[in-house]
Amino acid sequence: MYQPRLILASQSPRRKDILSLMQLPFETLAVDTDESLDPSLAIEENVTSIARRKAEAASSLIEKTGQRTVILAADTVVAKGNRIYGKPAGFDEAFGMLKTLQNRSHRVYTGFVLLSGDKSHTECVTTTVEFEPMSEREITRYLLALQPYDKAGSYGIQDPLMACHIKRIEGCYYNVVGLPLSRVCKALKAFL
Ligand SMILES: Cc1cn([C@H]2C[C@H](O)[C@@H](COP(=O)(O)OP(=O)(O)OP(=O)(O)O)O2)c(=O)[nH]c1=O
Repeated sequence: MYQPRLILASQSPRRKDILSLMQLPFETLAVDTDESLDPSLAIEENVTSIARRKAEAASSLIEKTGQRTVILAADTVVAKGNRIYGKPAGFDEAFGMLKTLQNRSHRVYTGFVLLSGDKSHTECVTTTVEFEPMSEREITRYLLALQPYDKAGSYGIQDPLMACHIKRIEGCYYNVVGLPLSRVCKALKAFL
């Protein structure tokens, strides 16, 4: 059966692990893209436009052969009210983010784009997460142990030390880790 070349435009080991769950062959391509947020845009539009930039950057790097390519790229942010949290610069910013994420639920947004020639699919998926409140000591212990500075909102729901502080999630778990698997599977069917 003819299979297009599937390329995950990402350097995130988590996205690679999640896409591997589909048991489809794919390659990864790390791209360096401007991930700055545009305050005039809604959160959904911000994450989908960053994902599109990642997909387009990958498209420009790929050597064109006769084989059809399908590029998948995504971007994840955490938001509470109108505040958006990307990756922290270091311990102090991460500590502040985790303090503000206590005591009420927040949302995790992942925008993803599939790109193949002129055809594309753009979608944003949201998951609500609520923490079991963490003391300042627990936050410090978590940050020093896991250093989650490469993660939006300064946490990894998949980290063992964080998992015990997750009270509730509503929506797709994989979306929080960076790729909303069931929605990506569904959208991919139209491309493969
Ligand atoms: C909230 C949360 C985020 N994350 C991760 C998912 C994303 O990898 C990261 C957000 O940063 P992104 O900029 O979305 O992704 P990235 O820089 O890791 O990878 P790339 O742009 O190359 O695809 O935060 C978790 O792993 N667990 C979590 O619980």
